[in-house]
Amino acid sequence: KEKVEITKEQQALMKIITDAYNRHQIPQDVAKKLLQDQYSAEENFLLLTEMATSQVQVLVEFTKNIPGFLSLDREDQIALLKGSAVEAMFLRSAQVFSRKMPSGHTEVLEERIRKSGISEEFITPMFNFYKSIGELHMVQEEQALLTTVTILTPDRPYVKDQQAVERLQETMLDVLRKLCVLQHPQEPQYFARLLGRLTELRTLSHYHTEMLVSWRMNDHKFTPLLCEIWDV
Ligand SMILES: O=C(NC1CCCCC1)[C@H](C1CCCCC1)n1c(-c2ccc(-c3ccccc3)s2)nc2ccccc21
Repeated sequence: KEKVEITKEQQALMKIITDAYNRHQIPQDVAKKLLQDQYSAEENFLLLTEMATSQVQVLVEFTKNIPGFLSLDREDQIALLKGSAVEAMFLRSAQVFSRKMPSGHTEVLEERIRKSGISEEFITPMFNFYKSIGELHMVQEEQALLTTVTILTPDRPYVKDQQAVERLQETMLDVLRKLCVLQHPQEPQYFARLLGRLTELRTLSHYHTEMLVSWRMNDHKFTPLLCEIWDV
């Protein structure tokens, strides 16, 4: 049984990424807002666009702290951000949803999201994903590294130097793999399960345009940044 050990460099890398991930969170807590009041479909849609716009901005700031990201070709940096923004949003939403809350709060939050205006057909796959993320009980380092691995996906549209992105992603995957073994020694398959969630995440994110245009209201308004990111 080989001894898994995180090197000093990997420890430093993990600290940089986790600190940046915790630093770059959107200010107001959307879960608290949703728990406070019941909003109309229009108000919820506006809340989503506000949350999403500020989340893209903090995602850009977060990526600047990923060692090696700023050394990538500038157009590839943009392609990686554009290609991962929706997945990062659903991943963050899943983590917000799975946070430990006082008893009964998660049920209220789920109800508010079910009634927010999202079309019925997307609710089940979305909550299946949220619950599968919740079951993993990720530590914050795993959450930060999983988001980093998602951003550093080499086969996003328009990425020119895929090898450079692959090298960076492999560096992060190696740290994440060791962390999973050390954090979940009783579950050797944990790392594989974690990566399996990225497949579910990509599938869920494929529906994001339909989710938005089918929001139960007329005249969906988007910010210019979201028109860029959401293909609407
Ligand atoms: O605010 C939100 N998410 C923030 C995004 C940025 C990062 C922090 C979280 C929304 C709210 C849902 C209810 C109505 C208001 C908006 N939200 C969702 C989403 C459902 C559908 C979503 C989507 C994304 C892109 C495209 C098409 C659809 S996100 N799941 C949540 C789980 C827990 C707490 C909030 C959650």
